Amino acid sequence: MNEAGYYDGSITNGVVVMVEPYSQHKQIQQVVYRILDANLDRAREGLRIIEEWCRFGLNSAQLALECKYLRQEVASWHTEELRAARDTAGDPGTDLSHPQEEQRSSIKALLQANFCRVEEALRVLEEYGKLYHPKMGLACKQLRYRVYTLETNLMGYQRHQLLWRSRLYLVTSPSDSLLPTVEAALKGGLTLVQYRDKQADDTVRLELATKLRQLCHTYGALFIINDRVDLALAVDADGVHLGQQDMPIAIARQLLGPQRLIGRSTTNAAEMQKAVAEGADYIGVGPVYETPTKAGKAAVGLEYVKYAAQNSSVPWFAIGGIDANNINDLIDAGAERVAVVRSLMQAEQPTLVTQYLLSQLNRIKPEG
Ligand SMILES: Cc1ncc(COP(=O)(O)OP(=O)(O)O)c(N)n1
Ligand SMILES: Cc1ncsc1CCOP(=O)(O)O
Ligand SMILES: [Mg+2]
Repeated sequence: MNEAGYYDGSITNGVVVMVEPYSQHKQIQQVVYRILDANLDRAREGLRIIEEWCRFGLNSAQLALECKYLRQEVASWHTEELRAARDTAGDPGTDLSHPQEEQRSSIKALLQANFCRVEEALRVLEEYGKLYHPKMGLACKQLRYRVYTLETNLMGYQRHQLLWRSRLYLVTSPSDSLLPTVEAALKGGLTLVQYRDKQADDTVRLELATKLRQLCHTYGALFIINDRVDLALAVDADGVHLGQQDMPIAIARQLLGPQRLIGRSTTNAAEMQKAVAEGADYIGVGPVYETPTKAGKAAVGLEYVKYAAQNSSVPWFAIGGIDANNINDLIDAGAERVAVVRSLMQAEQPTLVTQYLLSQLNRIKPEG
């Protein structure tokens, strides 16, 4: 304190604060402590919510452990003096909640909201922490970057897990009842949808793909775009499906990053091996039978299905002319996953057809 009664020292060693009356300094210090205390709690709570999903939802010890380490590091900054500054009764923010917090449309939305919460809290800690301890700002910045990495890894892991679990893949065709049909199939347990429309204008594609993505994510299903990497990015889809004449996988991967899914159509062993070597996350195997949906494209037959069953190291979907009548021939040839267009898009009861196809596919023992 100087002669005029002003404090010109620091809150703690090394951190100089503006010159201000001692009593005012104490008040500000209290406010800073309360901000730090509240945000340390927020960050830890958010991490705990994410950790529970990693542990029980994804069964990922690695992701759960990273959450735990992050929580412990956040906790190491939560000193007694910060806790002592807590004044829950006097905090006008305790009753404030946004309507969006009262409801979450999906696990994805819940996770995103909590990542957001943790990242915001860490940003606050980074700034106000500089007033508390010389190392706190930098430590919280580094924690924030680790949380970003965790978010990317978790979302990617989640997508891959769901892809491996998916046995039925709906590839859509243009329809006046596109959304109700897809929703009916989702109600039947479908977990993988591709938006495919070779004719529509981009404005229509953008609108429908956005709606489909929302719908799929509400049901916890993956949403893939056919052919178009730009559209996949624009609507925040889970990935893209590329044929032999579409964009090379390497370029798509550069644009989409490591966490989104890339599928590749294949008609023979050489195309399969190339697709896998190039980093495809899954492959299409077909057309198994000739189909009006892909008129003029030669059928590959069950031989290639048998080859895929023996040789594919990534999930693969038999496609082309598959329906409730021949699904068991596919299963007998070794198919564990199938993709269909007409069987669902033209079904009178897509929910029932989905349930039937899945019931047949689920009779197969999971691998490994
Ligand atoms: C799952 C799945 N497999 C194959 C295809 C066909 O892709 P492609 O050969 O590029 O033909 P188009 O679908 O673009 O006409 C697919 N879309 N999905
Ligand atoms: C897009 C595509 N690629 C290979 S076969 C096919 C269409 C399959 O459609 P359907 O299930 O109606 O036979
Ligand atoms: Mg294509």
